[in-house]
Formats: sequence, structure tokens, C-alpha cells
Amino acid sequence: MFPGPGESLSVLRGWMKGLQEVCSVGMQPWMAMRSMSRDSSVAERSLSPGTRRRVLTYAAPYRAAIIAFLAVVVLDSVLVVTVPLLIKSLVDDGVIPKDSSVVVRLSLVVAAIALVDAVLTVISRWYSSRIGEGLINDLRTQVFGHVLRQPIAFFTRAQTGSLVSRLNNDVVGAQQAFTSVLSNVVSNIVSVVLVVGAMLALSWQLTLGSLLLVPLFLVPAKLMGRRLASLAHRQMTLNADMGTRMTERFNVAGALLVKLFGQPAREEAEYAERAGRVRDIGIQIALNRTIFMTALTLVAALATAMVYGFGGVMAVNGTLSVGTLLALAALLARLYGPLTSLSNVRVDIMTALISFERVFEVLDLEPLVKERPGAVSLPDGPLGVELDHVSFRYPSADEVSLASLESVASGDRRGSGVVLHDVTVGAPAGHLIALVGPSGAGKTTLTSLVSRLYDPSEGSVRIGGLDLRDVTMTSLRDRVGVVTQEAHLFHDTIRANLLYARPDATDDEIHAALRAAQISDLVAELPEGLDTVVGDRGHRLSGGEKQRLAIARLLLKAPDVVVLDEATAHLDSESEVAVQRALDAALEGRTSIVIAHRLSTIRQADLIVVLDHGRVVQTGRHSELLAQGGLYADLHATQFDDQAMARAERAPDPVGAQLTP
Ligand SMILES: Nc1ncnc2c1ncn2[C@@H]1O[C@H](COP(=O)(O)OP(=O)(O)OP(=O)(O)O)[C@@H](O)[C@H]1O
Repeated sequence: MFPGPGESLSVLRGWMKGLQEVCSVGMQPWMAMRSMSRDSSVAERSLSPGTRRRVLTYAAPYRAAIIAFLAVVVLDSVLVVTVPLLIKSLVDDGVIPKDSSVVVRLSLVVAAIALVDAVLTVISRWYSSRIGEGLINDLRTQVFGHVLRQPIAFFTRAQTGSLVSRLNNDVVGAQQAFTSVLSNVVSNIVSVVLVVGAMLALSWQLTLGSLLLVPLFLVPAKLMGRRLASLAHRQMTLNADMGTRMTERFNVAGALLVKLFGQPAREEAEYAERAGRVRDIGIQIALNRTIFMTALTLVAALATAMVYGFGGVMAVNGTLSVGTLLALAALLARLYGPLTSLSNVRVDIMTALISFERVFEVLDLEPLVKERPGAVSLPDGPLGVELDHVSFRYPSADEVSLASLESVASGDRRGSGVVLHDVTVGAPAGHLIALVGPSGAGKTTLTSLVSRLYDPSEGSVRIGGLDLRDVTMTSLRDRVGVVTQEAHLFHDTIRANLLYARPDATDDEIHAALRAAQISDLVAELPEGLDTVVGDRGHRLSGGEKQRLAIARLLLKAPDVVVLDEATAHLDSESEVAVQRALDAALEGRTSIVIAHRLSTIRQADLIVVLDHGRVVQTGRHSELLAQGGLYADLHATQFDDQAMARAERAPDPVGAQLTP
């Protein structure tokens, strides 16, 4: 019934091999290896309840795209299986009976399928990227907004670098659930079912025979996968270790330390040792990967050889057609990759779900400081500030940070002790309150309560008679301006930095603010004026210049309440005069709370509040407090008098002269 194979078989074999390679999905061994080398311990982890349902809510907007995507993937898998069957007919009904019209017709069908397959691949990639990237986009924007809304304590606790990289990894991991896992699981299941079904229909004996080799492959593959996962994990740690060392040594402060104290040769040797470990593990990983891939190809090749061997004999004996033999071999090539991936499907899905869970954990973090529903705006007109029996302790890491960041968060997880004890201070509208006290007394802490970076643990902070917890964040940010000691500027133009305070300010208003802050001459001299880029990687400004720009930013906002931390750094007399004038402009007519380091500010103050160990120990005006003696008089003698003397020794300056007793 079947003509002897003869030389037509050998010709066809070469042709088929090429065809097999084209038709089989070239990525499969790689995908299988990636899947096998995932950390399999995740499969045993339990997810928090509702995670799966919540993931589906993110998929909901893409429902139509997902259905279309899956339909394309299934169709593609079906097409891939039809090709070997067509080859069977082509050989059995065309080549062997020497009917060239059948050969031509079926070749054209195979070509058409290849064309459709190519189109489907592009369409499925288009869908999967739309779904995946869309999902990443949704999650990213949501997480960014949510993290920004966290209190400042969150940022002081969480290591920003690890938070950012973790979030990036997790968001990308979560995306993979929808693209690679979803498509791989569906297409692999369809492929395996169709391929095994077709093979069984062609020859159940040969199919069962070739499937016997599967467990022989899967067990070592699983072990090898586990080894690869642990190697990859070690590689990541070693790389991070090397990276940290590099960043630490290459930033200005670190480089300076190396220059002054370090021994470059020792540094180099240490670095070489770390880099060496990275190299060794890289070689191991490459070797293990190759062994894995080669083993996969080898088992598939052995199975194919077996099919050719037994099937060939059957063909010689006339119990199997040549076409069936070729089709079986081609089908077999499509079996091992999907089977391997499916054996690890639970680990794949759990890895993706755990990424989602971690992102949800961030999204579920309740900000400690937040606007309550029904919050109101601060009343119009001048505003007074009152602290009413305020006590405060800094929150612990557990209150503000993430459980899953625990492993990377450093240091102390406890909160602080009580930092402010029963503080009652009042600043009527338009008054200037100067805070003084030794280092660590709680001055900065007190000012951060006024700008509501934290809420007090007990008592209340009121502005314009309203408890800050009842006030909208927008109105608070609009009406309360803060200048910190270390004025921070974004890496952006001067104009953009200033507009950050009030995006609708006109150029005229900007120039007026710069003039009042005594910085307009400097800005005018810069080559690009307002469009000069400043900040970390831009034009370098001196401490005094930065502070004056920060004051200009504040003036532009024109808040009713000003919270100011005066710079302690000694500026040269010219800068000092300029900063002082800028400050006078900033404080003029506003309710101000100033951590005072300058005698001039202290003299101007309507009330001086002396803090020590978180308690108010003295209040009054300069002369009263001096007369009283005690801590203020001591501070005056040690801190402020130095400044007064220093100023008196400097070249005459109008502001200083005016304020010197
Ligand atoms: N984020 C924080 N978490 C925990 N404790 C903190 C935090 N910030 C400050 N503290 C503690 O609170 C206390 C008061 O600090 P604060 O910065 O308010 O003092 P200060 O009077 O402004 O000091 P200085 O004049 O040196 O700036 C200190 O004991 C400090 O260790």
C-alpha cells in the first residue's frame, strides 16, 4: 500500500528539518527555561484574601482586548498544529503518488498559513502590549500619586532607592501576569492538547513511546531550574553589592573621604574581589543555562530520533506512511517546550500574583496625615497660629512604612520618645515668633506641626482658629509658606522652580519676587536668565543664593503664615545682608514662626519661645528674657553674642549696623 521510502525520504528529511525549525516556535526553549528557573517556593505562599479578585478589577477595562487576544492566541496555536498534518497529506497524497498538482496546492496552503500565522503573531503582540503597557500605566500612576500622598515620615523611613526599584520590579512583574503568563498558559494548553491529540490520531504507539521521555526530562529540568533560580538570586545580591560600593565611592562626599583617608590600592583590590565574584557567578549561570537548553534540545532530538527509528521501520514494513512519520516528527518538536512551561505554571502565576500583592500593599497604606472628608478652607484675611497643649512623638516605622520593605529598610524600627511635651504657643496674626533652644530641643519638630507634615499626638495646632485636621490640604499649602535651611531646588530652570509655588505667576510677578529677595541681579547676569537650569546637575548656586531663590519662591506664593528655618551657615557679609533684606521682605506683615539663629531676628520678634528638651522653658521679649537670666541668657552669651561680635568686626553693612545694639 505504501511505496518504499527510498531516496525520496532522505531528500524530504532535509527539507522537513528546515520547515520544522521555521514552524516550531523558536522562543519556546527560552520561555520554558525562564519559567523553570523561577523561585518555586512562591507556589507555597498564601495570598491575602481578595488578591485574585482585585487583580481582575484591573483587568476589567481591558476585557474586550483580552478576549480578542486569547482568541488570536488560540487560533495561532491551532494553525501551528495544522501544518504538520498538511505536510502528511502533501507527502502521502502528492509526493509519493507523484501528483504535483496536490503538492503545489498544499504548498500554497502551507504558505498561506505561514502568512496568516505571521499576521496573527503581530496582532497578538499588539494586543498583549496594549494590555500589558496599559496595565503598567494604570498601576504606575496610581502608585506614584499614592506614595506622594504619604506623610514625610514615610520618606524618612523608607529607603527611597529600594522603594523605587521594588515598585518598578513589582509593577513590571504584575504586568507579566497579563501578557506572558496569560498567553503562555492558554497557548501552551491548547498546543499540548492539539499536538498530543493529533499525534495519537496518527500513531498512538509512537506517541506513547515518545511521551515516555517526558518525565525523564522534566525531573532534572525542575532541579536545574531551582539551581538557576538560586544562582540568579545570588547574582542579583552581588550586583547590588557592587553597585552600592560604586555609588558610595563615586558621590562627592564618598570620593572626598577616599581621597583624604582611603588607600586607592586597597579600594581597588576590594572592588576587584567583588567584581570577580560577579564574574564567577555569571560564568556559572551561562554554563547552567546552556546545559538546560542543550538538555531540552537533546531530549527533543532523542525523541525525534526514536520516532524516525521506530516509525522508519514501520514505514519500511508498510504499517506507517512516510507522511505520517514526518508529521509525527514535526509535531513532536512542538510538544516539549509547552509541556515544560505547563509543568511550572503554578509558579508562574503565583510569581505574578505576588507582584500584584506587593503593589496592592503600597496602595493600601493609609497616609497618617490626610484630609478628612468635609475639610474646609482657611478663612480669608490675616491668620494667627496657636499650638494648644501639643505633645508629639515621631511615628514608628511600622506606622508609616511597608511590611514588605522591612527586609530592606534599615535601622531602628521604633518611634521616637516624646519630642514635644505640652507645648502651648500663640502667634496672633502679623506677629513674629522666634524659636530658640539648644540642638535637639524640638524647634524643627514644632515647625513641621505648623505646616502639617505631622499631626500632633495630643493637643491641637490651629491656624485662623481652625484645627489643621479640619482644613483642606490645598488651602493649607496656599496660605502657609515654608523656607527650610537647606533650600532645595529641582533640577529645572529657575523659572520652573519659582512657578512650582504658583504656576500662574506672570514674568512681572517673578521679577518683583526676585527683586524683593535680592537675587534679581544675579539672575540677570546668568547667561540664560530665568531659563538657566539649576539644581543637582545644573548651575551651582551658593548656599546664600539658593536661600534667596527659595525666599523668592515663597514671596511669589505670598502666604499669610511663614515658617522659616534661618540658615546657620555663616555667609559672607554681602550675602548675609542680602539674605537679611530678603527675609525682611518675606516676613513683612505676615504671621511668622522662625527658628532664629540671628540676633537681628530675635530682636525683631514679638515673642521669643525658648525650648529645651521639648518643653517651653521661657517666653518673652529679648530684653525681658535677658533680664530673667536662665537658658536664654546662656544661649545669648554663647551663640548669639558670637554672631554679634563677628558682625561688628566685619566691614560696615547697613542692615547689620542698624540692628547692632
Ligand atoms: N524623623 C524623626 N524621627 C524620630 N525622631 C526624630 C526625627 N526628627 C527628629 N527627631 C528627634 O526629635 C528631637 C527634636 O529634634 P528637632 O530636629 O526638632 O530639634 P531642633 O531643636 O530643631 O534641633 P537643631 O537645632 O539641631 O536642628 C531630637 O531628639 C531628634 O533626635
